[in-house]
Amino acid sequence: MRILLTNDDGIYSNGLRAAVKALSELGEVYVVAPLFQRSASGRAMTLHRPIRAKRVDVPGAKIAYGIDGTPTDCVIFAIARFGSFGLAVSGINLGENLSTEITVSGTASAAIEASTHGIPSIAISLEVEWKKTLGEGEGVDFSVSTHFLKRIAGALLERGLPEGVDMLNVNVPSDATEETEIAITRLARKRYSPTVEERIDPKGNPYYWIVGKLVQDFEPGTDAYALKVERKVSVTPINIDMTARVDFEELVRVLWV
Ligand SMILES: Nc1nc2c(ncn2[C@@H]2O[C@H](COP(=O)(O)O)[C@@H](O)[C@H]2O)c(=O)[nH]1
Repeated sequence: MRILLTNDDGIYSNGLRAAVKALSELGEVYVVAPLFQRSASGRAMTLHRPIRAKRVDVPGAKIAYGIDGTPTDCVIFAIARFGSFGLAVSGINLGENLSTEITVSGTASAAIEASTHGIPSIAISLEVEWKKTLGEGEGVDFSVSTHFLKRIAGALLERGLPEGVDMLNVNVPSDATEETEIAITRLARKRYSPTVEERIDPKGNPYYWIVGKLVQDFEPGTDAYALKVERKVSVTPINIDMTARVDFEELVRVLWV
């Protein structure tokens, strides 16, 4: 079975190398991942300049390419270059990816891209302290998240995803053990209230940072509640059909009356 592996922390991330270890016991792992950190790149696609690809040595992978593009570019490149896959995995990400804001996440967006090509997909993220989210995972223990990745990926390869589920968004608590319970959850509405902070540069001109204040109220049944309150492994089934479930007649009345 051929498995596509990408991420958004970059091909040199220890989280990706831990994922290779888990997945190589399940099939042939094809790695196509960004050459550089692409956190919060969402589903950006590089359409207005060429992208470059270079072979990279990733132990345990059948083949590995580093791309000077986004996680979504990597998925497109992999499918164009190697054909389809039995499973696509994005991660193991440094930092959780919760709520409807997974559309900000390069990790989750790569898995969503793969699922639009009909490939069952998993995005997996490990809760780590904020300062560890932008490195290559130095000193981070991926052993438990590797255990859950292998368990969930093995289940999907054996039994497939249920009808109507295109992707699983998995979040592992930083203090999880192999015995930690899995909770099937829905996406929380929000995790951040982003705003802008103004600074002044040495020439006296203003510049701005987008900063996100964390939303701390957690609703039971959501991914944020399972991870942050119950300290469980959160598995959220994602359907990429974003059409709202609404009485269309009602919408017609809203729009035309
Ligand atoms: N909507 C916002 N999301 C934010 C903010 N600050 C951080 N984030 C989260 O970052 C991750 C990036 O995911 P990755 O997989 O690309 O590393 C994502 O989960 C976002 O929720 C913020 O201010 N606003």
